[in-house]
Amino acid sequence: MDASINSFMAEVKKRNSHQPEFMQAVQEVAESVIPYIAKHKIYKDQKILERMVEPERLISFRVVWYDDTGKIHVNRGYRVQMNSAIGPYKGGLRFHPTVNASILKFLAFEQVFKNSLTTLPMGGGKGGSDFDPKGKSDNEIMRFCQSFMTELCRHIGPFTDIPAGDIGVGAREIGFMFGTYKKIKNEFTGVLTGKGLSWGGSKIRPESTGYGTVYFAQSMLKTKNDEVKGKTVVVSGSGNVAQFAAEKIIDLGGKVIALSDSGGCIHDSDGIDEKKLDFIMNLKNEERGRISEYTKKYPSGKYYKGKRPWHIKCDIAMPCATENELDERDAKNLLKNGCICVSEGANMPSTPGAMQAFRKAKILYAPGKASNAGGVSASGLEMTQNSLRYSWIREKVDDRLRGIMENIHDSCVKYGMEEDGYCNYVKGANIAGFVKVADAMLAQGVI
Ligand SMILES: NC(=O)C1=CN([C@@H]2O[C@H](COP(=O)(O)OP(=O)(O)OC[C@H]3O[C@@H](n4cnc5c(N)ncnc54)[C@H](OP(=O)(O)O)[C@@H]3O)[C@@H](O)[C@H]2O)C=CC1
Ligand SMILES: O=C(O)CCC(=O)C(=O)O
Repeated sequence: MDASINSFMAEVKKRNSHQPEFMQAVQEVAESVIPYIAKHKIYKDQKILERMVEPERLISFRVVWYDDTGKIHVNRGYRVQMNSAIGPYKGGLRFHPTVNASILKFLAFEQVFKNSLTTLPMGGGKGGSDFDPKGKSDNEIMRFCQSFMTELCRHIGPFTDIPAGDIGVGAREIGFMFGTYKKIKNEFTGVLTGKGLSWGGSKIRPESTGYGTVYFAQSMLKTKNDEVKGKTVVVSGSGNVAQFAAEKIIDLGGKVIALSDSGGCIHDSDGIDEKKLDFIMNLKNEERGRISEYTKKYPSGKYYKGKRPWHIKCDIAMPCATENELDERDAKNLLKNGCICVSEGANMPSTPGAMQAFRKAKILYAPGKASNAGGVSASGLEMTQNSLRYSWIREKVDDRLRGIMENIHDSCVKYGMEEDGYCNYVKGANIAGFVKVADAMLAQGVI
């Protein structure tokens, strides 16, 4: 590896060696961006990348709440305000027991590049808590969200930092947090995105990450004169992103044959059609049940306890659950089974070994920061509508989303096309995302 990448990473490691996910995200960007910086000396002289890996601010706070039996619980809340060069901090909140500073710094760092790729004026941030929403009552969730926002509200605002959802944070949690913010600040502003449609939300925001990931796959396939129609697709996860990725695939004539959750995966070789997907959406969003329950309702489905779905033969793979959920062995399995396209709905779902295997095989492979940018793009459109005090129709938001995803695809091609005609979407996304933020940082001086 390039000596300048090694020496850069050695410096990053001195401060962050105990944060493996953050180091992994930085390493991937450094490998793409440092060779580019070598040809554009101003970025090197002004230490732009060195500045970008240090959060502008990292807030950590205590969150105390009562459960339904009256017992007191203490959790830790965070907001990582990574980079505000091109706009206010923007990025989701994650409630999951694995949340820590490393996970949130990696997510916030990715968000900076992703938000830049959207072409909308949004900086990058991420936050959340090690709170586990699983098995909690609605009242417990509400009390937790109220306590979390009681502190977070001091650090955010519609012109400062605008959080949204992520793992464990959906419409219900956004509602409880918005209510608390409004009460404390006595103002009705677009301080969160992913709001309900009757109180400032945007049409298509719930669908946008999943739909966008499929739109990105469509753009990649188009470069090979190919399409989603008729393709067999394996999707991991069964939450917000996975559900709407599956919905769009079905809509475009693809066949979704697998979904998963943290307990295991289901394989239905007959295909998960609209009706079966409705069952899954109700199971996950209303009943808050487990994906294993699918097989009781649909015996055509097989459940693989504790397994990820990457052993299942498919044309297209869409990892839509979590980071590092697809390793080198999984990637080799997918390749061996003829997979031609991987479009990531999750953030950093493929390990470095898996990414390398995809690139080596020269299949169509899109990193999450490009292919899942539809979610934050629709959030940006929600902010625009809030500023206008107006609400666009579904078709208009969907058209904009589609246009943004096509643009992101083209930016990746611009910076990622290699001499042999292979498009390295990872390199393309990293450089395209970097340039816009770097130029804004140069213009704003050494601060
Ligand atoms: N929501 C959004 O708009 C955006 C989300 N993303 C990314 O997409 C991914 C999914 O987010 P989202 O759908 O919103 O979250 P949800 O909470 O709605 O769903 C998450 C899904 O992933 C599964 N999952 C979570 N952790 C693990 C794990 N350790 N191993 C296996 N499965 C796991 C969950 O299973 P279980 O229910 O068992 O926990 C669930 O099926 C994340 O990487 C997120 O950062 C990216 C861009 C925007
Ligand atoms: O909509 C947003 O602001 C953030 C979405 C998000 O968290 C992500 O893109 O990973």
